Amino acid sequence: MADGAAGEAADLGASEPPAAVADASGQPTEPVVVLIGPPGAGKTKVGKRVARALGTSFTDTDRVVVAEHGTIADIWASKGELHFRELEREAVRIALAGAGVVALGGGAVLDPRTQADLSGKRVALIMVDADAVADRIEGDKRPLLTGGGVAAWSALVDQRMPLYTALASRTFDTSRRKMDAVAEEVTAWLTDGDAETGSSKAPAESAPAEVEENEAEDD
Ligand SMILES: Nc1ncnc2c1ncn2[C@@H]1O[C@H](COP(=O)(O)OP(=O)(O)OP(=O)(O)O)[C@@H](O)[C@H]1O
Ligand SMILES: O=C(O)C1=C[C@@H](O)[C@@H](O)[C@H](O)C1
Ligand SMILES: [Mg+2]
Repeated sequence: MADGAAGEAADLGASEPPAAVADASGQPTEPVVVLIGPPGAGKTKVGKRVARALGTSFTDTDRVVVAEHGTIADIWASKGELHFRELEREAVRIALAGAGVVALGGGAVLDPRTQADLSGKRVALIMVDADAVADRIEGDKRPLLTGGGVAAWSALVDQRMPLYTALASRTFDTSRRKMDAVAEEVTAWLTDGDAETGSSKAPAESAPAEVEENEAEDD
């Protein structure tokens, strides 16, 4: 569970992923990792890559809600945030009772039931800083950010950061790293428990934020 100090290299170095839980036949009975973090951090993009690398399934709770109920913006506009949160909670409950890689919507961790469900699981906080997120959220349709831009994003992150760090086993920063590299680090952490990879510290030679021109929306 939490080291409470995600972002501090020393503490991150000490964190090992909790052991995977499997049944008698070796089948996983919980997600291999759960990705949490603010909008635009890269949970969906990184999660897909980690699942691909591990040869397992990928579940994104935002996408589950959208597939079952329509766009988040529409749900939010027609029935309000509380209704969206209940739909989200149901998607999260089912995803966390399953296997594979699971990415949660940015605000899913606000629900105390989800906080309880995350206890003892491998939780990776996917983070980004305000400078790097600006381009990613430009013209964003996420209801909480519409019109508010980076200021709204920063206010939301300031408010949630204690919760994110308390729930996370480890933090991975996507601000100035290629997503493939971040995904490799998450995968290495899960498979090797490698303390030197998965650090939230960007390496000295870190590349500028990746521009993914030819990537499919979904990828
Ligand atoms: N390392 C990165 N470098 C550059 N752009 C990135 C990086 N990670 C994500 N992005 C871009 O940021 C946007 C948001 O990424 P993604 O949808 O994976 O975030 P998310 O954490 O799942 O957000 P949400 O909580 O809203 O679902 C995408 O347009 C993606 O291409
Ligand atoms: O941070 C949030 O509260 C949200 C993040 C997105 O992933 C969506 O779940 C929705 O836009 C709400
Ligand atoms: Mg996402």
